[in-house]
Amino acid sequence: MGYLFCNAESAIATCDPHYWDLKKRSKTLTTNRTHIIKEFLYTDLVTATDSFSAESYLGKGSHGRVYKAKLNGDKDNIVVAVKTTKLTTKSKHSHINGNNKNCTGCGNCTSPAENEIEILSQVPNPRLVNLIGYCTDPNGNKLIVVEYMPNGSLHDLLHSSSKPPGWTRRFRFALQVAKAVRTLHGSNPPVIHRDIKSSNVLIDQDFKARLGDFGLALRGHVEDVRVKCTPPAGTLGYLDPCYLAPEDLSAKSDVFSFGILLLEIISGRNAIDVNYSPPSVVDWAVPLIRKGDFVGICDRRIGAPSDLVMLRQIAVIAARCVRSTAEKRPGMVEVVECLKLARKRFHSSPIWCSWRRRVTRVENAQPLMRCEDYDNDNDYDYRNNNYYDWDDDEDDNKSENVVKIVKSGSSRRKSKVSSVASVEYESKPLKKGARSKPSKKVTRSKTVGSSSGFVSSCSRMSGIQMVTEKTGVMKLKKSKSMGVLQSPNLGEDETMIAMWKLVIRDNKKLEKKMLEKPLVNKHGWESE
Ligand SMILES: Nc1ncnc2c1ncn2[C@@H]1O[C@H](COP(=O)(O)OP(=O)(O)OP(=O)(O)O)[C@@H](O)[C@H]1O
Repeated sequence: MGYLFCNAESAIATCDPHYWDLKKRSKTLTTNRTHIIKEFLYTDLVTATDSFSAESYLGKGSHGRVYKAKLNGDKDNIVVAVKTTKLTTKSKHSHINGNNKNCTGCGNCTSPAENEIEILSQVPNPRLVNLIGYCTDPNGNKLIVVEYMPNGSLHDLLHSSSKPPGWTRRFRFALQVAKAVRTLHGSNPPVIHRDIKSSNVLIDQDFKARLGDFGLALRGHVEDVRVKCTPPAGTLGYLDPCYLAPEDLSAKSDVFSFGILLLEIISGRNAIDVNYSPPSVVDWAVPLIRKGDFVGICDRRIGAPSDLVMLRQIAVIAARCVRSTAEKRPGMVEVVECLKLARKRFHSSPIWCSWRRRVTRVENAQPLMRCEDYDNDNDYDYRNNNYYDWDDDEDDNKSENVVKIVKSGSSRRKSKVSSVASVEYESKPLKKGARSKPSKKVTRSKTVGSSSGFVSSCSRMSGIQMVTEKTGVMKLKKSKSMGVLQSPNLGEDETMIAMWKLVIRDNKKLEKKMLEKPLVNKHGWESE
């Protein structure tokens, strides 16, 4: 097999310019394209993985084990992931007219490792887990060297993490994966991944989601021999039910798998989970979505997001992706647009804007509150001390960028603030001109974590209530001039919380109006 496409160097350079240094140490393959992938010496990879030691072991997939490796660059150690694979017997099969010479490399003639090398070398992209190089071990097995993703897989984050990600981060991951798939489908010839699932979405050092594992991917047009001859493959639970024979394959199969991933992101449920009835996430979620019960499909560990309209938009696009008729599913361009629209809504929602204004104002102040108690929306970037934006890619530079919260504070962990809260927190004194007293405990409504519950609890009140340790329940008045809640007995931080509650209440009317819009006709549910 010839690795004709050697395209990885720009990707490598994007990720780490030090990869250039490796050129001197390894055999380099170049083509008329601009990128280079490297053929490493096996001994180099043995050294880099400490002889494939247990300490370097990252995980195991269906094709082999994955190890963390430190390659010696000229300036620094470069951390990569090395995927080991077993030599698979290539079946000698005949194609049309029994002429195997015509084979341009179908799935049966190419091992998953070779396939991954071949495809990844042609479509380097910052949204993908890019190829750095490869190697052949003494037994003829291929080893693939790819970018190291230090924050594990989306599957682990969703299903094994003690603190599951919050809505902002979930939706951001969804948009990033959607863009990755859109890029693949939009390349020429298109690439169909065929194995989109949460364990193949890895999280990079900037907490961005990247699509990896191209062992099953196919590059070519549907009429190409390779695509036509490769038998269906994928992962149970994510596999398109329309994809029963090679000729059934289309980009819409990836759309189906992406829809499952989206439902998984929203619900925190595995694609197939026998603890539920029905076990399939589609059979469980789609009827609820059709009924308009969007809150019912939300991950119970984090409750519904504050913005139900945004939730509805994302749930509906997920349901459209998993429609049983492939032609009725949207393309990935449309999926990305829908998710972007939801993001815009999120950024322009009164809740987010008022919170952001507030955040900007206190940027240089000490943390207002002990946030780990206050918040269950894990969207805070602890390393950089700021909030994650949904996606700060170049093509989205109109969107709001990272919002700084605080620069100082006893710990970054403690400066985490977010929009969903359901538990008790403790306020902290402000640095300058602060009116709040230290360590005043404020108990928030238990219903705040779920928007629907919170809104309804607000609507039952004639005013806004706050419970404080000293004063008990306190009624607040809305200031006509400022449009915020003020009370002479309250500190600035308490006023902020109350103001925030009021904004949510004001937003209720808009949400209600939007949710009343029927799904039928608009999305064509009845026609399926
Ligand atoms: N580039 C990487 N950086 C860091 N960890 C990785 C990387 N690639 C894979 N891993 C880890 O190694 C494990 C195995 O990954 P692999 O892609 O081989 O299998 P999988 O996707 O879990 O399953 P399957 O092979 O069935 O698709 C995963 O748990 C993943 O977290």
